Amino acid sequence: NQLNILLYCILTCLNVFFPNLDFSWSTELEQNLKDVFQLSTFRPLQLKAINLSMSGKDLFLVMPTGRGKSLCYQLPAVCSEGFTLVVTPLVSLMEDQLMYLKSIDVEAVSLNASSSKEHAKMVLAEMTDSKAPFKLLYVTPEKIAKSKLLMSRLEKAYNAGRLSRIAVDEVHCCSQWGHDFRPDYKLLGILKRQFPKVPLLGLTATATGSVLKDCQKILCVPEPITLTASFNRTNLYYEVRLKDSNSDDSVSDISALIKERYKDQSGIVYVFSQKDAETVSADLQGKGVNASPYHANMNPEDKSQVHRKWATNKIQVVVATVAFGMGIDKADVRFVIHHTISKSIENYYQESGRAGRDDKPADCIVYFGFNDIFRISTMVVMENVGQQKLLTMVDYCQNVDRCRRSVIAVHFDEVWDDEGCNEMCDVCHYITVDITQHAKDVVQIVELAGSLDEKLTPLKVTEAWMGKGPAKRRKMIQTTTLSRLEVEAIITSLLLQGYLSEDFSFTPYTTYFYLKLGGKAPLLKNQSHSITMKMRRTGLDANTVSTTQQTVQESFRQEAFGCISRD
Ligand SMILES: Nc1ncnc2c1ncn2[C@H]1C[C@H](O)[C@@H](COP(=O)(O)OP(=O)(O)OP(=O)(O)O)O1
Repeated sequence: NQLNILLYCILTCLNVFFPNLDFSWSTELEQNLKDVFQLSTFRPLQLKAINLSMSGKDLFLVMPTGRGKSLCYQLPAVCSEGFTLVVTPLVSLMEDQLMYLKSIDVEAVSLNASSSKEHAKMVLAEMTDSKAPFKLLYVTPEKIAKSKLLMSRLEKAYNAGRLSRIAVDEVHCCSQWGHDFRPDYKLLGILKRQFPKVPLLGLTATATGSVLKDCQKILCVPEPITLTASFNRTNLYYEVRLKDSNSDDSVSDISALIKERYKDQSGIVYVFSQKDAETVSADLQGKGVNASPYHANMNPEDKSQVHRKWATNKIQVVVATVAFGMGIDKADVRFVIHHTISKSIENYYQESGRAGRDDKPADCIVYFGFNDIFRISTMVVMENVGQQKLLTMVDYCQNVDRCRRSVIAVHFDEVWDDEGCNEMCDVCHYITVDITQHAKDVVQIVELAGSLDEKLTPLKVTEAWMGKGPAKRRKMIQTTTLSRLEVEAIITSLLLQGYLSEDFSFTPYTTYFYLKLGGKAPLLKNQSHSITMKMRRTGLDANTVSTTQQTVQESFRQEAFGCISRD
């Protein structure tokens, strides 16, 4: 008997690592892939994940958005006895999946807060009925947490051998360290504790190693296998454009891009707030772009109408907050433009990743503005590690010395070298500038304010340095002739490098962001200490860098700095 088990394990391992070898279920899988799902081949890692799950292993599958995670539990569900329990965070996601499964004749049902009593009764009864036709049961985590009746039915189904698999979609929602923590996910450990023999499949597009470790603990999965597909979306071109807070012409820039570079092509413009969704959309419409707003505060019919019209190319561009997210599955999105930076790299990767799902080239452009940093900063002030994550996004935008892909890769514990980028990002050539004297000037302004018992917002520091403060104060500091954009870039760099740091202050109505001296500020007293910063490249071709940027960058290069070296 032990020999049999050993042989079984060896064969399983062989088959897992050589997914072409035949399992007892392989023929049926292939058949259903073609006949039911109408797909001809598996995408990378799909077959491996399915074989592991079919052999009863617990598995975390980390795969970029749109690469086909759902097939990894839908196909096994069709090829197994009983049903698969799928935990999904949003009812809209659930409905999309049910619609899709219905269209390919796979029986699936759902239970959520809006299910009618009759429907719930029927589903609960069918769970233990061996003749029940459904292969997938979709539930929200709230249902698991709150419905004792559901748990008792699941237990009966488990004892009758009808609960074949558990899939936890968006599994990163379990962890507070993930970007989308949902309290009810914390209670899902009950599933593995009550049904230890049922294989669990956790799916996510965004979890880092530490988030997955946390999910493993929360879900009580003893030793899951983790499969991670590469996150390098080689068809996506990454670019950062500067937003001038003095005269923000980003909307004109965006409308020019849409009308010229992306003429008749589908895309998304992400904005910071519901108000921005309305105003940016109206501005774009005013400039002749076929755009519509989308945000959480719209009524459900309007939202689904915008979504439907966009999906069928009746609207070219959706100007949306992040509420336009989960469940967006349009293959031919050619551009995702961020009018304002995302609150973390993980969020940015996910949002921009809605471009190019059909594997054809698509652009991901973010507009980076100095003031936006502080708008978002006060928004995420209550979040664990919110500031830290925001600064990684700022670093991505401010960064000009590493390929954008390599900056993203770090966040997914991957290494993508410049070759993996294949010049599909705007950072290729750069210049290094010495900002030591500038840093001393800025630090002196902040120091002076401190000695006068004053606090300075980033705006006040900017203006003081540019000589716009009170006349008396101007005499006490070294002002600059640099442009506002240059001044903002240097202050941001000093914040990122630790010469300045953030100092929050709360009032009953709002949260203020002030600048104070950072841990590295004292180093500037040392004569031999120098600081450099890299500067974004000047336009290699007129198509990739806007006119405003070229002018600013030229002046930045020629006038601002005595010491310029080219790498
Ligand atoms: N093997 C395949 N061959 C061709 N298309 C496939 C294959 N597998 C899946 N797809 C298609 C089906 C969908 O239209 C699209 C995205 O699949 P889906 O399962 O929704 O992605 P996902 O779950 O990884 O994305 P998200 O993270 O956005 O939910 O890919």
